[in-house]
Amino acid sequence: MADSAQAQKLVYLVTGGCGFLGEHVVRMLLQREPRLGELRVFDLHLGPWLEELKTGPVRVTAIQGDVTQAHEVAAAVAGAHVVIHTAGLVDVFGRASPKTIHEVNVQGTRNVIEACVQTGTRFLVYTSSMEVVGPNTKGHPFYRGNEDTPYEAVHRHPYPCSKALAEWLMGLLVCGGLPLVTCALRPTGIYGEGHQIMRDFYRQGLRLGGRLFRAIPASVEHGRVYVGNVAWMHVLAARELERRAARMGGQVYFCYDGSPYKSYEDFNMEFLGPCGLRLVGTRPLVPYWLLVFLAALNVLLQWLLRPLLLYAPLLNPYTLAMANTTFTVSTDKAQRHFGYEPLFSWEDSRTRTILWVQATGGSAQ
Ligand SMILES: NC(=O)C1=CN([C@@H]2O[C@H](COP(=O)(O)OP(=O)(O)OC[C@H]3O[C@@H](n4cnc5c(N)ncnc54)[C@H](O)[C@@H]3O)[C@@H](O)[C@H]2O)C=CC1
Ligand SMILES: CC(C)[C@@H](O)CC[C@@H](C)[C@H]1CC[C@H]2[C@@H]3[C@H](O)CC4=CC(=O)CC[C@]4(C)[C@H]3CC[C@]12C
Repeated sequence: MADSAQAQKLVYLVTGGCGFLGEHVVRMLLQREPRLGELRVFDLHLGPWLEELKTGPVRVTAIQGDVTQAHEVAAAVAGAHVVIHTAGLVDVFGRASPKTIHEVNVQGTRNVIEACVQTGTRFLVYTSSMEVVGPNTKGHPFYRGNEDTPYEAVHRHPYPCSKALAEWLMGLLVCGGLPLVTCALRPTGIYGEGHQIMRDFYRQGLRLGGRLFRAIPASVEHGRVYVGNVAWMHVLAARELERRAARMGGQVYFCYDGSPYKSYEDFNMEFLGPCGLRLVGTRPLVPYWLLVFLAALNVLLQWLLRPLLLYAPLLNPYTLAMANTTFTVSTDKAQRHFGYEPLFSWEDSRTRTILWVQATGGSAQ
């Protein structure tokens, strides 16, 4: 790629560009990538908001497509200088089958990689996940760890397995010496405008008279990261991947910012509290064994009801284990390798998220 913004306008492709993270990546590229000539937004479900982006100086091309269909991916990738691959099936609630999760997250990623190699795209940033590392099936805590911290990454759930396999595929390319330069970014739990789980908690609290009931000990820390900073890290990594290929190629980077370490529920209350909700209990209100029983009951109900309706509550054995296991990262690898600094402070991230939650008013969209 040319090294000056005036010399050459670049074609970027964002897969999953209409998702929670993808939309922020799309908007961040339009705001902060001066070399952008064309932005292709590839997604199974295109958002109506894309239309408003087509009036700007950058050509925005909306492409409705499926990453599991190699020919659709190849057509979208052809001629792109950079691909940011965020598309994925983010399901830990039993909504999709393990087969479908694998098809989208693994085969879909393979299709993107192969399309890049076949069409000569040189730079690919992959949205991986903290889940590639953990928490593992043994519930081992990962406390303020970094990309080099030893940890037994053992998974059984289809989602973390698929993300780990997809990330492994990315690393294969660099070992093979193919012309494609890749890196993988591992966000911890992302929050911010558009986070549907946050909206679900808000709606649940409104239904319960403005109260949420503590289920997880406050001592269990969960790392969270603001969506705007995750988007910024993607944009910066994509920009620096050419200039710093030797250093960044094949590397993995946790996504991090100044968001505080708290339990999942206490962190959510940073936003839901100012929106009028109260977290009842300084310690879990029900014994852990009862939560385990209720989680297992939810799995049974999901199976029994599947012929009639999709029953996919937040509480299941996997989400309970996740919520109950400390997983926080403390690293500066992205700063050292490509100069990443969070774009949004914790205060700004918190304010933006609160305003978004308030604006949803707990409604469905
Ligand atoms: N939400 C989170 O806390 C975290 C998410 N991630 C990763 O970030 C990426 C984006 O996640 P979110 O924005 O949260 O999810 P999301 O579900 O909001 O966005 C995913 C997007 O991919 C699209 N998509 C799904 N299947 C597709 C297919 N077959 N073909 C084309 N597009 C398809 C969806 O339509 C959606 O727009 C995923 O790869 C996920 O694994 C990683 C760490 C944390
Ligand atoms: C019902 C209660 C036990 C409640 O506290 C459950 C919370 C639960 C829904 C979340 C706890 C941890 C979350 C996951 C974590 O942030 C890591 C993730 C990484 C991803 O790549 C995708 C999302 C997620 C799996 C995230 C999903 C929601 C939780 C399991």
